[in-house]
Amino acid sequence: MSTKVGDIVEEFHTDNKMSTVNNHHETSRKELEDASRLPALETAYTDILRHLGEDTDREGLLRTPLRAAKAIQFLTKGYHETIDDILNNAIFDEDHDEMVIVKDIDMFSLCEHHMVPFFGKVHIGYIPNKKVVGLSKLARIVEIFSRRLQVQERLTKQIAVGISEALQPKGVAVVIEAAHMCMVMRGVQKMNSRTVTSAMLGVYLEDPKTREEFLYLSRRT
Ligand SMILES: Nc1nc2c(ncn2[C@@H]2O[C@H](COP(=O)(O)OP(=O)(O)OP(=O)(O)O)[C@@H](O)[C@H]2O)c(=O)[nH]1
Ligand SMILES: [Zn+2]
Repeated sequence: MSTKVGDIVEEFHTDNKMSTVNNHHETSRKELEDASRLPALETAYTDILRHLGEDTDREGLLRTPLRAAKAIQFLTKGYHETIDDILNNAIFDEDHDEMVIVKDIDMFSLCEHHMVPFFGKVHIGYIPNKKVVGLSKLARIVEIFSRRLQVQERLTKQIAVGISEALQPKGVAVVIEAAHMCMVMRGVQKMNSRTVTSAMLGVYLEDPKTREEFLYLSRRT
C-alpha cells in the first residue's frame, strides 16, 4: 500500500510543476484538490494499518486514516506553493549592501527514502543588491521546500537558488544542520548524528572571507 501513497505524493509533484502563481483562486484550488484526494489517501492508510496487522475498527484507530491523510497533506504542502505566491510584494528597494543573516530557522521535512522526518535548523545569509526581502519571507521559503519529500542536499540548494532568483542578490549562503530519524530510530540507529549541508552562491562562493564571516556569525549563539 505504500506504493499507493507514493503514487499520490508523486501526483502532488506533477501538480506542483503545473501550479501557477499567487491569487485567492489558487488557495481555494489547493483546498479543493486536497479535499478531493483525502478519500484515496484515507483508504491507503486504512490498507497500511491492515497490512500492519491492526484492527482498523478498534476505537482508537477509527479516525486515524483520515487524520494521517490530513497530516501527510500538511507535511507535503510545499508541492503546491511557489516563491512568487509567498513573496507578496515584500521585496523592498534599499541601499543596504552588507550581509543579512537569519539563523536558527526551524525546519521539518520528510526524507524521501523512508518518508520519516528529518529536522533541524536553517541559517540563511545574503548580500543585497539594492533589494531586501521581508525577513519572514526567508522562513516561508524554507517552508515551501522543506514541506516535501526531500534529501537535505537538494533542500539546501533549492532554498539558496530560490532566494537568488527572487532577489538577484550579490550572494546567498544556506547552511542546514539536521537530525535524520531514519538514522536515529531505525537503520544504523545513531542517536546523536547530525548532518550539515551548505550551498554558497555568488560572493559567498567566490570570496572566502565573506563565506567565513557568514559561517562565524551563523554559528554564534
Ligand atoms: N545523501 C542523503 N542521504 C540520505 C538523506 N536522507 C536519508 N538518506 C540516506 O539514504 C540512504 C538509503 O540507502 P538504502 O541502502 O537504499 O536504504 P536502507 O537499506 O534503508 O539504508 P539504511 O538507512 O542504511 O538502513 C541511507 O543511507 C540514508 O541514510 C539525505 O537527506 N541525504
Ligand atoms: Zn531516510
